[in-house]
Amino acid sequence: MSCEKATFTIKNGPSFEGKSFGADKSIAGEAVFTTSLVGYPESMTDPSYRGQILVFTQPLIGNYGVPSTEERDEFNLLKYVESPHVNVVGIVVAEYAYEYSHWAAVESLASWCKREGVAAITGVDTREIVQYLREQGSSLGRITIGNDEPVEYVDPMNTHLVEQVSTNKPFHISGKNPSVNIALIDCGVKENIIRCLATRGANVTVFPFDFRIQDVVNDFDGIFLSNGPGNPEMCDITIANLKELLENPKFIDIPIFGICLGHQLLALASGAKTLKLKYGNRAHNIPAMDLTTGQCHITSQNHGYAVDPETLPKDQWKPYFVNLNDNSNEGMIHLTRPIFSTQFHPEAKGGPLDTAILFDKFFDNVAHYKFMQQSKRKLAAVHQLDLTVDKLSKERVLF
Ligand SMILES: NC(=O)CC[C@H](N)C(=O)O
Repeated sequence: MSCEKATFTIKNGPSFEGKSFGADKSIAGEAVFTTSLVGYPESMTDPSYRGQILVFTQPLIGNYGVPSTEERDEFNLLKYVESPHVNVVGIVVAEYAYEYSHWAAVESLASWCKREGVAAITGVDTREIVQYLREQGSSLGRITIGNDEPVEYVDPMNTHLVEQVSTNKPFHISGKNPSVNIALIDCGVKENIIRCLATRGANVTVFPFDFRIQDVVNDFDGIFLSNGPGNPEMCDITIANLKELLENPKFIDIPIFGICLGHQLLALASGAKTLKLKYGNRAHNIPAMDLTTGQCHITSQNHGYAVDPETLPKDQWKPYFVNLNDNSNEGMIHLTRPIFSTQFHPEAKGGPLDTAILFDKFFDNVAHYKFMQQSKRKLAAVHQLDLTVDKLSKERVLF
């Protein structure tokens, strides 16, 4: 293991010198921190982290190695990670565990970072780094390996990151004992979101972020809007499609559920605004209160932007959840239609499963919609009967 010098620098801020344990590649990105205690393989492969340098406040990272990034489950979804590749450009840790041990581990975090071209620095005071990031707010950063020339700072939020992580073509995942068909708009979906739908009995058709979903609504029983990286305002095509979908009276009953970026896009399509938080919320223990019940749930989060609840059109939407740490918006629910969305991650990989019930709520909406659609079709069939008196049977018609 090479122990080359590495330097982590915050733009307009201090530099921290440590050792490199990842790829021999200097990088730049947005520096963000997570206070989650576990789940580095899941976080690093979460497409929402695309282009970011992730600082872990958990001091010891790497001690349980890295599981297979290829093994698949019964739905053909990646079993242990949230997408096929690492999405962060670099990681910053206080102490890298050079020894690892776990039944599912197949390699070390260091070898994974090298293989994936991800810069990694250890031996820096992450407490000081996080204090700085909290005070200065969202900051750009870079990791310089050895005596490399430092690379230019880059702000990934100025790029259309969603088009880098969304599927290029639609694909299909068959659910367990499927009873409903869900269309999923992929802005960088995590594997576990698809799994949460498939295990509950949905066949899931995953569409690219710019697919005209409004053209296929009739083939589905519900629509799901995924998480994803970057500034939600970058997704103008998706927002325009959703706006058409929401404004078409033909689709007034279709259930919709959005998570994180999906929530933000739904809000933008409804005429609300999003804002950038000072430094974002990235953790597995963030309290969010359900405003319809007064119950508090502990939630998994990873976001830098939020919906401004003051801008939600009040004749259609109301805030659904609120963050009990910073009062930021955590979701919205439609006043009359089966549509809701959350800023936090009910699929929680990693994180607590408190809000997995929201998938059940979505499925209740979907089942109801499907039933109503079937009843409407039956009624339409009845109305197509020829009721001309001469043509009607003269006695009871039994099956
Ligand atoms: N996890 C997500 O979907 C993140 C949404 C958005 N990119 C944000 O940072 O706010």
